[in-house]
Amino acid sequence: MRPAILGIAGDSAAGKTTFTDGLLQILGHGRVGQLCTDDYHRYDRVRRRELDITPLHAECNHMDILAQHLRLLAAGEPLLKPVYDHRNGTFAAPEYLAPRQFMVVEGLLSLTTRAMRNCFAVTVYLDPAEELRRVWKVRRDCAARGYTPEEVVAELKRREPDSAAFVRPQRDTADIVVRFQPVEGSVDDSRLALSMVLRPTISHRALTELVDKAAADGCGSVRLRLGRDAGHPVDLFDVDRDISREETRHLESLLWDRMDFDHHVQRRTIGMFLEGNRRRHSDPLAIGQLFIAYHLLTAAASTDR
Ligand SMILES: Nc1ncnc2c1ncn2[C@@H]1O[C@H](COP(=O)(O)OP(=O)(O)O)[C@@H](O)[C@H]1O
Ligand SMILES: O=C(COP(=O)(O)O)[C@H](O)[C@H](O)COP(=O)(O)O
Repeated sequence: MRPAILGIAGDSAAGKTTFTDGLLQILGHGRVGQLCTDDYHRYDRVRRRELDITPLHAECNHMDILAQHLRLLAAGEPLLKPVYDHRNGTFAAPEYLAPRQFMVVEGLLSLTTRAMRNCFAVTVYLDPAEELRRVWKVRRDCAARGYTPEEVVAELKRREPDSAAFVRPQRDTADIVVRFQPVEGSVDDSRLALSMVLRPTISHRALTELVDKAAADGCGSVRLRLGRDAGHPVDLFDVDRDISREETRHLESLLWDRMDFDHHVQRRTIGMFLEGNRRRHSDPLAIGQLFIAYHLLTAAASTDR
């Protein structure tokens, strides 16, 4: 069986792992496999320091082996995957990875080449406001990866040229760009606006109908409009940061209903993220996760695999 593969790219701490966690909840852990492209780093943490190279640079990653492994997965073949351990910055023993019905491939450079992108049914670029990402990066790297805030801030600065050269260009290639935006001058995670760029590379018809229905039912905080992104026509989907609980529940329930054709989908709690070691909930995150899960399910259902 050939899996339906979702490719997620975005800068460090853009929320790739957090977003993926919710997708796994929706689709069911048992039938989704995961691959993180960090495992394809060419050098460990010490060697990167010695070479003064950042993990964002294509040369710092085995891009050829990653592309080869994506092809294997897309063909339904198993592989032996390298393992990078973020807790200590070294490599562990390789792991056997067999494709499942759905696969989520996420990482800094997962959408880099056309050959890689061709392996995916749906592609997403996570593009949170930069000030938000910086806060998230400091918080996560200090809580989970043994860095001090000063080290993370210095690393962000050191990475900026590679971020511009290797990570951000992927934004223009994704079917969907997901952006979380805080209130100006604040980075309150509980009040983020969600905006999504929906490119015509995949069909958004069912979702546009759904948004129309939500609007007709009185959800004034959700909007869909035609716009342009990087000079091209796109649909722009916006959810206000002040959306009420009631509106959120209604929108979520419309999205869950749309996925009823798949009997394995479970209405679990999604939209969870870690603030340091504390688990918190985000409505815009949950809505984004439901949108993307729906796309992956319909892509899987519409393709002969
Ligand atoms: N949608 C979100 N809402 C609030 N906080 C988030 C969200 N996504 C990520 N975060 C915060 O950012 C941190 C880094 O996110 P993570 O998913 O580990 O990023 P990545 O996998 O892209 O490096 C998380 O630990 C969490 O604190
Ligand atoms: O930028 C990232 C990618 O991970 P993520 O996208 O999850 O931030 C990490 O800094 C590198 O993989 C190196 O890891 P470390 O800094 O642990 O050596």
